[in-house]
Order: sequence, then C-alpha cells, then structure tokens
Amino acid sequence: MEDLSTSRKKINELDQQLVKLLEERFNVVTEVNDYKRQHDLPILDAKREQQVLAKVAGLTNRSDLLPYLQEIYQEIMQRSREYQKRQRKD
Ligand SMILES: O=C(O)C(=O)C[C@]1(C(=O)O)C=C[C@@H](O)C=C1
Repeated sequence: MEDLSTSRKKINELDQQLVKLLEERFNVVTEVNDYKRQHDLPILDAKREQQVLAKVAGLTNRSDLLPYLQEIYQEIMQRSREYQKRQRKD
C-alpha cells in the first residue's frame, strides 16, 4: 500500500490537471455563450445536457463510479449555466 503522502502527492498532481482542464472548459463555454447570445438562444439546453451525461457514461467502464461522475458533470453544467448568466449581466 502507498503511504499517505505519496497518494496525496498523486492527488495534487491530478488536481493540477483537472483545474487546467476545467479552466479550458469554462473558456469554451464562453465561446458557446457568445454564439448563443448572437443567435438569441437560451443558456439552458436540456437535450445537450442529456447528451453530455450519456457521453460520460460511454467514456467509462467503471459502472461503480458512473453515478458519481454523472453528478460531477451535472454540477459542472449547473456552474457553467451560472457562469453564462453572469457573463450576460456584465
Ligand atoms: O452546449 C451548450 O449550449 C452550453 O451552454 C454548455 C453546457 C455545458 O456546460 O456543457 C451548459 C449549459 C447547457 O445547458 C448545455 C451545455
């Protein structure tokens, strides 16, 4: 078994990558939001959100983790909608 500090070091490295990827995702969300504003489209696209959740299911073989991954994605998309709302106010 790995010792605690070795495992936490691994978590720190993964978190570093996750934060960068999430930053990139938010940047692309800004592009999507700009497009949708120009075309008078609403922030919420429930059909697209279902597709994202289905894609997540297709990306993992870990059925034990799937409910957790999907909840994380639901949270990401909810925050993404909030971020887009904020951008539309500014
Ligand atoms: O694809 C869009 O239209 C987005 O605004 C992005 C996104 C997402 O974060 O994945 C967020 C809100 C929508 O309800 C659907 C998906």
